[in-house]
Amino acid sequence: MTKTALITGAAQGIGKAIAIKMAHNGFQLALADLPQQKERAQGVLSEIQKIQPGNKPAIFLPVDVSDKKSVFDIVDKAAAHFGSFDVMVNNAGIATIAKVLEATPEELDRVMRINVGGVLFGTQAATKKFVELNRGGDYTPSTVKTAQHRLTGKIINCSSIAGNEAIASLSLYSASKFAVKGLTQASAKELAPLGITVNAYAPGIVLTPMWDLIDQKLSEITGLPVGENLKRQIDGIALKRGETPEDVAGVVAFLAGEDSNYVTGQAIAVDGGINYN
Ligand SMILES: NC(=O)c1ccc[n+]([C@@H]2O[C@H](COP(=O)([O-])OP(=O)(O)OC[C@H]3O[C@@H](n4cnc5c(N)ncnc54)[C@H](O)[C@@H]3O)[C@@H](O)[C@H]2O)c1
Repeated sequence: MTKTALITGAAQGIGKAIAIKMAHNGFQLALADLPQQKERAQGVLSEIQKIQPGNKPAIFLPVDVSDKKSVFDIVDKAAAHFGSFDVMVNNAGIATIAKVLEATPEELDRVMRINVGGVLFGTQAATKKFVELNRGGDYTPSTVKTAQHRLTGKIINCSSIAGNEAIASLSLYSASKFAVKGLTQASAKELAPLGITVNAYAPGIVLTPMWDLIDQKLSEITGLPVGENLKRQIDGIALKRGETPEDVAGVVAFLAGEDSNYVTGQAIAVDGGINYN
């Protein structure tokens, strides 16, 4: 049976690249993003249609991942549309530039609610669906032994290099990405008895609109010309180039596929070898 995956933040950047890669790998795809991203998402849907003309067409589902109910709704809709649900990619996230001493309660709430809340709600909604569809709603402890031999779903969360070592002026963002790793580890332990694996990917300096924004805001703080902060970050990468969304997508596809069935609770860095000095 064709597997179904839902990817949040899939209208552009890393989420889009993950969608295209997973389309090549044969997944039925639900792309979720903010309602105002509908037009961009339509473009991704058209690309997917060309890659897999034989599959049931991919769909766009508007969502705000910081809203628990809306995340449960899109998981329900994706599963109802495709008749299966197997992989949840909690990719959506935002960057905030805030020095520790200047960070506001509003910025704290916003970044935590989207970057951490989005992962939490996505994990809760996907688990509910995996159990309903793939385990027959059976939570009883007596089945735990067999569950460990039968995977029922995969959850893949987006952390960051900033979740491995915090970046100055990205205090709240870094904290949120450390939190994603914590949630990933706890979820992996709690959900293993249900046959669910939970992993994270930790991208480096990916050349998406997010870094355009970070670079611009950092230059306001550091006084360096626009582009210079990004250049300095790239100079610290062993492979000496900025990361592409496609560089990230391959690792996510591995975590979504069968070759990673015995991997859980991990945050896999895909950063070209960042030098933290
Ligand atoms: N770009 C990088 O260098 C980098 C590095 C490490 C980690 N990441 C992480 O990768 C993920 C994707 O980032 P990107 O670089 O593709 O950024 P991006 O800004 O290009 O794309 C993010 C997508 O998420 C969507 N989104 C934002 N808030 C949302 C919400 N509340 N509900 C639903 N969708 C929402 C946006 O509309 C957008 O389509 C993020 O979690 C980000 O933190 C990015």
